[in-house]
Amino acid sequence: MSSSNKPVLGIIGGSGLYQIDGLTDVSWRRVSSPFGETSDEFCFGRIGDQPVVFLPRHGRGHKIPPSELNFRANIDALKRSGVTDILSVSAVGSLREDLPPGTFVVVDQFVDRTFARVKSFFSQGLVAHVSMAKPVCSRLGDAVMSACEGLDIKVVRGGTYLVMEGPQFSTLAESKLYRQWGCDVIGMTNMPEAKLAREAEICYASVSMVTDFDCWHPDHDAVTVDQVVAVLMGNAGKARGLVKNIAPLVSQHQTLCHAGCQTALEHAIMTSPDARDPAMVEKLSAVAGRVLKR
Ligand SMILES: CSC[C@H]1O[C@H](OP(=O)(O)O)[C@H](O)[C@@H]1O
Ligand SMILES: Nc1ncnc2[nH]cnc12
Repeated sequence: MSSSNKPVLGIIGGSGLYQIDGLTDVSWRRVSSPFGETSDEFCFGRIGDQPVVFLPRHGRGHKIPPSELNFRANIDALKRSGVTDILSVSAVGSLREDLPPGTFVVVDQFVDRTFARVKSFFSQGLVAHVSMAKPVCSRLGDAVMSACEGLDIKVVRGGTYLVMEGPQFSTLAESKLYRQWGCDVIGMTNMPEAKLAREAEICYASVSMVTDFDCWHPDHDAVTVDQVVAVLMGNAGKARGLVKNIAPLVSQHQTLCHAGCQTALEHAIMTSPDARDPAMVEKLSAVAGRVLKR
């Protein structure tokens, strides 16, 4: 296996981040995937010398709700576009007093409470099990932390993101329960996105931008979209600064990720070569081509 790597930075922009500044050679193009339609066209460009591919997660104009996102098409098409590293930018509610609105949390764990989403590229005819013990990339996380230096951002490294199905916000009982579980922030989108990025051997880091205190906080009213959007307007500018700073740092990632994200399928495929469904093998040519072609 070659240990060299030509980094391509993928950015999945969440609520409030539907485009990014400072890209040159910009072109919006549709990338087709055997898993169906992506959320929108991808925005291809460069920041300095670094190739960048941007996808607004909910589509421009925010048309697709969390449960209807085609996560598999998005990740497969990013892989087909050569993306090696995904920076996910998300709006979240805070489950902790000391993570007030405006804080950026570089989360490192997830509790996946979603139940109405397809969560794997693999299925009958091609079975695989990847590790999700460490669901985000530490090398990309280091780059996020460095990129925040010099920007006026309160950033916290580490935290557990509870992924709820939505689209309604939590009940008070749920919000209190998630706090008891030790979760730090809550949102609706990072799963199965992070699982699929791992299956596709793409490094994944999530910057979760706190927009509200969810409903558990005695001094704050129930979450409303108005409130979330108001904080997002402030956060989106900071997120753009972060994106601009992280591109040259990702350019330096010329070797395969030492954390193992880019080799996650190495020992993951269970189905013996003679039992594999050829149609599945073809469908997974981008996601798993590295290990299936041998
Ligand atoms: C607009 S508040 C709820 C909405 O925002 C978050 O989305 P994203 O992670 O794409 O920023 C949250 O998960 C909900 O989908
Ligand atoms: N409180 C909250 N719950 C779920 N998703 C969110 N996105 C932003 N705030 C949120």
